Amino acid sequence: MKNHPDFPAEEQHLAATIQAMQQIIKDLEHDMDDRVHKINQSLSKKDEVSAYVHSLMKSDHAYKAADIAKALDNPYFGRVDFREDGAAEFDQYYIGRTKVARLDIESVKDILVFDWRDPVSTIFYEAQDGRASYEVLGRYTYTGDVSLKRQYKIEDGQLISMSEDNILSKLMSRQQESLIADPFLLERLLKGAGDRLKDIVTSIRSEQNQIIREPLNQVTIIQGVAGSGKTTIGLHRLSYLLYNEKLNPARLVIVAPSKIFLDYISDLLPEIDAQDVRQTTFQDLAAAIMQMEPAICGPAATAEPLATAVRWKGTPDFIKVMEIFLDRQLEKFCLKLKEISLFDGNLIISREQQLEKVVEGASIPYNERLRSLQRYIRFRVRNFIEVYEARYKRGEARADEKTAKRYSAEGEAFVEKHCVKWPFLELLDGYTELFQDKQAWRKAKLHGVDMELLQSHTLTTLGSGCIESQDLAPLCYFKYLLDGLTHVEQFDHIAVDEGQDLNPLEYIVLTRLSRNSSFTIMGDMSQAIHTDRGLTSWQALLKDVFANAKYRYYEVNYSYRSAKEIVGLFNKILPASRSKAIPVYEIGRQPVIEPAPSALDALRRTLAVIDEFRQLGCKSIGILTKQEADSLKLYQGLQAAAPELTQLNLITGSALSYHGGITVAPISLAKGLEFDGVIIWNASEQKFTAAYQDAKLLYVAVSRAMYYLHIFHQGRLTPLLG
Ligand SMILES: Nc1ncnc2c1ncn2[C@@H]1O[C@H](COP(=O)(O)OP(=O)(O)OP(=O)(O)O)[C@@H](O)[C@H]1O
Repeated sequence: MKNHPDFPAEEQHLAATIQAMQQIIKDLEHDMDDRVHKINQSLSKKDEVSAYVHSLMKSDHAYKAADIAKALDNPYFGRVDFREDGAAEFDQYYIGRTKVARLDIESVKDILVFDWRDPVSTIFYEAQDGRASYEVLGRYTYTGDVSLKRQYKIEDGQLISMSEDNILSKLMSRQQESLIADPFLLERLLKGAGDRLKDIVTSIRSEQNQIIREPLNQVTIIQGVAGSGKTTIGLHRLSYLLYNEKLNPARLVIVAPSKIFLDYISDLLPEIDAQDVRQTTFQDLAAAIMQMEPAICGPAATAEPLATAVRWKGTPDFIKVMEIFLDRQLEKFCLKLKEISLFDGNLIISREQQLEKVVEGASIPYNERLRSLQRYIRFRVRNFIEVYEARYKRGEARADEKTAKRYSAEGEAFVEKHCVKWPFLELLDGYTELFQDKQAWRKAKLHGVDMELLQSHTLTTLGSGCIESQDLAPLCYFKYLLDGLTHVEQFDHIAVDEGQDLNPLEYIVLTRLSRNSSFTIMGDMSQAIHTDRGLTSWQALLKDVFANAKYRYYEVNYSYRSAKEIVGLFNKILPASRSKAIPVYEIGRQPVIEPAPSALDALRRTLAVIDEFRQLGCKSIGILTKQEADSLKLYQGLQAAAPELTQLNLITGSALSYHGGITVAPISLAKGLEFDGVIIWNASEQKFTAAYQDAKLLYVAVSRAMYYLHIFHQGRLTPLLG
């Protein structure tokens, strides 16, 4: 919109801002030189505190100058005009990726650009009906009128275009806001899927902004349809928390489903200043807790009733069994405790004194209780010897050197031998014993699980030297009960992506690593495609794990990823009871469903569709199969049939990074990713029955596509698409 009457004024404002920024950089550089001088002066006066303060200021200013220099090409992307209630005039707030402020801030006018995470920026994202408010430090609320919201496209320091929401006049005409009418959002959505997830700082929607700015110390759950921006919002929320709560990034962690997914989000993190946040999978976290690299067994049991029994290991009921088992161990140990009499009966440690040490304290880990008694006994023995030696050295009549030596030898021999047979438990041995303790399982009075089957199955797998993935959370919790978790870090905030795929016990383990039940959990129950793990519902999670925590639950239904034509198709796949996605843009081309008489034919046609997609401008293409074995076969087939095909990649379970280009992948491993165009290799009725489990898988596959979708079926088409 170059012919806007304000365009020249905005051009002038931009030029003036850039000039002011250059001046601020100069001022900062000048101040840094000055600080070097002051550091030297302070050091020469041996005033190390002042030297330290100056050096902190110097490095802070160096960062600031670098940030502002980086923003010179594109200092801001939005403006909002706000008048606080009671104030006479509207103030203009320019919003950018980095705050730009003069060195001495005397009034709000000295802040040339506000950071998108600043409290006031919320007005830019949320102003829709002429009124807005923002909160500072969760205590002060400022409310007022908004007259204007403008968005700018700036490149190389030049204003290219601007678009505007004249809110008051819009209100008057009672025009409904249409998402598609936002040209900046549309432009952003039509950019296509790159190799990695992108930031959305310039186009955060109002409902997303609210989630991003939720308070720190609560459980925030984001349930959203495919492509609704859950991952993106969750990561922007981390950036917001880091900036506003001044958290140490090492104390924030993202728990994601796979290494490939972590790689996929890796470009977004530096864009939003969250590059130092810890990123991990539950398996890696478990390895750190268990202090070992567990060997995970092959594919999970799928046949009933074993599958149900194995899945049960992820329920909180298992904790009951562990606690009963350890109580029984402790009870047996206590029953065997005897009075200790040493040094000719001169030192007595009574049974009661020992018992007290074992049972005191409510949440002391099992091994620590034994260690505490061990330390107590050793202390009493060594203390007796020391006191006796001191007495004989002082020349007391009833103490002599010979006896002191005898006592010392007796004491050391006792200390060495006494605890050798104590039942300290190592993690894996203890876990095995737990499954052998039939009485503990009986005492737990469990329902709905075939205990004997579970015990014999687990003892067999443990005996063969591997651990089922369902054993990881119980082992972590068992470690917590045995030794505590002081050897692993505690986090100020934990973000879980694909949260529907973690089971309740995995969440309970995470709560033991959280300082204050501060979580952001993103997920979609309609994408719960793993039969062997995961949640049954968000309600169950809240009841079983976060019953005492403060929480906020959000549902997001706009799908920003896929064009209307694709959203229309994936909405049909799920049962009517599931939330439907609402599209925000259309592309003007329907998905194609095409029969392929044979695999060879499908391969030939796939190559033609790849070609077509490329001509349509697709940079990333996903070719998705139901099973991993099909992906491998297809990948080899494509390589053989078209050796000239560039950028062809296969994703397997062990993949560490995502390369973009043409990706062949099983649907389960493509979850979370997106592609400009998607080819579904075989959506036959044989592969995808009408069962809910298959519907979820197909829903995931279809919703990976942004613009173009081509579905082949060898044999009759799945009823899910019929
Ligand atoms: N406000 C927005 N402006 C522009 N793009 C957006 C916005 N919100 C989300 N998107 C885009 O929508 C796409 C989907 O986002 P994301 O992958 O975070 O969704 P998701 O809900 O985690 O998806 P899924 O569960 O299907 O994996 C991304 O390309 C993201 O950049």
